[in-house]
Amino acid sequence: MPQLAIDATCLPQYDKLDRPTRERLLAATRKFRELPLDALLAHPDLRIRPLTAGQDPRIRTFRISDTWTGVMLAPESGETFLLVHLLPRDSAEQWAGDQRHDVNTVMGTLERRDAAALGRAVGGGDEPARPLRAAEATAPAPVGVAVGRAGTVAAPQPPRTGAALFEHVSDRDLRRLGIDSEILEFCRTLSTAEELSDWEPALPQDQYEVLSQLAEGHPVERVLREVVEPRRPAVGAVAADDYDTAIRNTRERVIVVNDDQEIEDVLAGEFNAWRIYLHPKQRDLAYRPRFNGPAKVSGGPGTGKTVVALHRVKFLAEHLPLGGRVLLTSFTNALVESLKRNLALLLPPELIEDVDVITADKLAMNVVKEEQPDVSFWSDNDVRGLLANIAQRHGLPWSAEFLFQEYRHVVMAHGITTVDGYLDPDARRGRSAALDRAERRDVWHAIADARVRMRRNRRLPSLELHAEAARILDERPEKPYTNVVIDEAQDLHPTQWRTLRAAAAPGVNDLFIAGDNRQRIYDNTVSFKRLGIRIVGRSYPLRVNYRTTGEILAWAGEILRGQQVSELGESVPEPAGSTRSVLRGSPPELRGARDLAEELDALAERVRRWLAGGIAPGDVCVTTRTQRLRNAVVRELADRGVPAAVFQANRDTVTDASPAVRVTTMHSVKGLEFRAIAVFGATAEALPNMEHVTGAEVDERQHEADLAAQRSLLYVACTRARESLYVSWHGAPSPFLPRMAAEAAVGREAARR
Ligand SMILES: Nc1ncnc2c1ncn2[C@@H]1O[C@H](COP(=O)(O)OP(=O)(O)OP(=O)(O)O)[C@@H](O)[C@H]1O
Repeated sequence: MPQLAIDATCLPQYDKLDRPTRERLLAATRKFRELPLDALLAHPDLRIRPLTAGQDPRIRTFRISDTWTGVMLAPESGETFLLVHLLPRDSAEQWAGDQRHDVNTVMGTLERRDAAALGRAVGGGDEPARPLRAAEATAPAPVGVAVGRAGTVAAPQPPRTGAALFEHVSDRDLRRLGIDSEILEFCRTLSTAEELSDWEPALPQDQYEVLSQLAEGHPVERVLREVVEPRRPAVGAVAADDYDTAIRNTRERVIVVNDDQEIEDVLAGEFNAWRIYLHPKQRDLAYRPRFNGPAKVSGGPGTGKTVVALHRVKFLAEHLPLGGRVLLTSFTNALVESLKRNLALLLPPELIEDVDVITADKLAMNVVKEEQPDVSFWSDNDVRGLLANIAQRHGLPWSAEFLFQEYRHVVMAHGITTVDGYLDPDARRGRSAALDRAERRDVWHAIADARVRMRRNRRLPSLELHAEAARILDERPEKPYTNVVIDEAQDLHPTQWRTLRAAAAPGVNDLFIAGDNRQRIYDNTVSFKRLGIRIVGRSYPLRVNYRTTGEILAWAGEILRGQQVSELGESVPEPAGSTRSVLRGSPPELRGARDLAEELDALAERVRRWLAGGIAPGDVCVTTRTQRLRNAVVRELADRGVPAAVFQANRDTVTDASPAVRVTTMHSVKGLEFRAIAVFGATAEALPNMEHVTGAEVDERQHEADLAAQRSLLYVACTRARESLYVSWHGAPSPFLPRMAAEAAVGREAARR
């Protein structure tokens, strides 16, 4: 019986189909499993046809509806059909005619190339060959998913200019890395990394990855180890004509569904692609049997860190010793809820029972309550109030905020418990406000007094709970967890790290840490070394973005331009490297308005266009800097006839079928994603919001750190968008907005008036 596999790069196209077309596509896939091959090929509705002219004799098109066509690969070697694209009827033949699929015999994978464009480039032809991206600039926007690259904060270094891009790599090495003759000839014509990236949509996917790694300056052996070897089948090789095996071995892109129901689930989006296919690097990290200590996965937004963390939990849960438990933790309740939901999709219930998914704060509270059942939670503002009180009583000259910052960033961050510890010259390293010895004593006594009172009253803020929890866990010979997996690690305070470190015995597979310092929106800086978390040699970057289009990612990267991004848990800068996006689309839309009313009108109009374009209301999210503005936007959108509702990440889930556009704060969209994001109110007063920035007079460095956190907040909000990003403001735009673009938008706006 024939079988249909799905090339997952076509899944985002499915989002663009209207409901009747989706149903027709599902009906078509059903025929693939119900009908014998002869009947299928002759089916009058499906109209499976070879191309009249084209690069690949194995490509067939089939009819989904009057306006939509499916493109598939029908290898002669078996009955596995591979659905490769969904396209409007009038562009399907053209696209399909240009493509060719080949088995990469070195990696054992199936790759697709734009054979027509490459043929023109290497074989000559009447038309001069143009890089694909240049061609796209004049052609209508591509309908499908193409593969693209986006710059990150640190723009990729062009390895060499003037010379041939790959002159440092021999033909023999290129062949060992799976580069075939046509691509070998082609890559010898390139001289810059930018040219290579322009050609990406035309190049076979795995070979492009090899070439881009080489272009970044990685040595051949490393590329072999990191790109080629993980793709190879576990046993044997794949012959050039064995398409069936190659399809099955292309786990990164191809979903081969064995169960009938699964195809429908995949297409209906209930079976998220990430559950099935991981990039070989993601798979290697998630399923590696043994890390000899803490391991760290970093990478820009949307690179699948959470996905890897979830798969790691699966691996660890499957290999637990008797009585063992896994902790999966993230920064907020909302993120934990989202992890729980996704874990339930990935793990069978019997394995879920062995996993706790809770925040670090909840863990600390649970541990402390075992010894002090009457302890209750205090907010940071309560602590500020107490410090203000103490300062006033003792006539101290410092503000409550200053004392709180000393408490948080010095005393608690370094785990200082004695006056001598605080007087140590190293203790306040990094603080810019100077204190002489006598002043330090006064500050210490104020903080110590507050801590004694909090403990006496059994009211503990998060920082104290963690200090207690870490102490209790350190004293226990038996740790509560065998393995700890930490997501969104960039925002944790050192006290939280101490609890997590103490929750599992040091050793093999003890901590698995995922995070991205670009997205740090709280002011915590952490040194793993000081916390006894030894990562050396077990730090792995991810570099493929699966969420956001290259256009949006590149623009958002500009928000952080010039900002020093340090490596997670280290004070050294993050190593340079580029992130490429799997998706492509339109650039972000920027809109400066004269006043709030005009900004709201423009937002309503933008949202209406998204909805009219087929994006479901629940896939649209408007973000604001404050809760007050969030509530106002909900009301104002409703007044303008756009259904909108407050979205609270810890109460609502993104999978709820919502008939309303979701409106939430920038802090609440951390870790989430939507097809369309509007960042509303990106004004100079809101970003940065100086109410949440330590005054430079309190501490210069803290002031800078707080500003950086607010900048990251805008970056986080913008990188939640999958397809469309819209940023608006009225009056002066936020200085964090990429300058050129913001000015251009304002200029355009002025010209329109
Ligand atoms: N190998 C993959 N194939 C397809 N989709 C993937 C893959 N890995 C991740 N994704 C998808 O990419 C999106 C981003 O993944 P994820 O949330 O894990 O990234 P992240 O690095 O944790 O992002 P952020 O740091 O921005 O929160 C999700 O929609 C996820 O399902």
